[in-house]
Amino acid sequence: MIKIDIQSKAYGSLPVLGKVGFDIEAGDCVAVLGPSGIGKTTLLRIASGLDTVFEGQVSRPDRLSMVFQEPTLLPWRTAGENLKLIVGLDDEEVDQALKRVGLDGKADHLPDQLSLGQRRRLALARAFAAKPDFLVMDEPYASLDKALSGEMIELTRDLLRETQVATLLVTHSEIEAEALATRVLHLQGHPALLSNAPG
Ligand SMILES: Nc1ncnc2c1ncn2[C@@H]1O[C@H](COP(=O)(O)OP(=O)(O)OP(=O)(O)O)[C@@H](O)[C@H]1O
Repeated sequence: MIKIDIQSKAYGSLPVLGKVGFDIEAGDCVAVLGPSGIGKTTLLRIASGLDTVFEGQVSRPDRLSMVFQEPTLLPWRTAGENLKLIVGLDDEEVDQALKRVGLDGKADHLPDQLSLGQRRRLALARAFAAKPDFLVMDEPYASLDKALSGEMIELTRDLLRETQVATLLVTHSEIEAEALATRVLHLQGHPALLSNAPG
């Protein structure tokens, strides 16, 4: 369904990725692990079409949702409007989507009136409400404490199981990768290549 076939990627004279290729099918969650600066975000930007300057080919469906480390919400719009305006849900669908992520009754709250954990739940609700065929997550729970990241991982795992959306997750966290991924890939070296062994 999603085919990533990168031959090489450089920023100017800095080679970042070598030959990196893998497929993601519906129901798969592929986690890419690797140290800081190895090229994880670069790979994710290429996979999602944000970066088209590379050697190789990527095929992906049009319906794509992204979840970033910082929840990207419209701060001047309520939780409900963040779902309505961006994804086009009606009132009833908004209520259901908020309930699914534990935000019942919060439709009229502005993002500022939500806790960080609640904002992340809203960002997650929005990503899934778009009914994507491809979900891309970049360090989605990096700055959260252990309890909150545990809760978010559990919620994400349930949503992935329910929707079976093909997912690419880029993370530093082995715990996140183990909990969510059906397959874990490691990037290593300069330029980076995939290896299936940790390190
Ligand atoms: N727009 C850019 N222009 C030039 N160099 C860049 C650009 N973006 C990233 N790089 C370089 O490419 C390399 C890989 O960066 P990338 O952000 O993909 O790493 P990462 O594995 O996601 O790191 P982190 O885990 O710290 O977010 C780094 O050396 C970085 O400095």
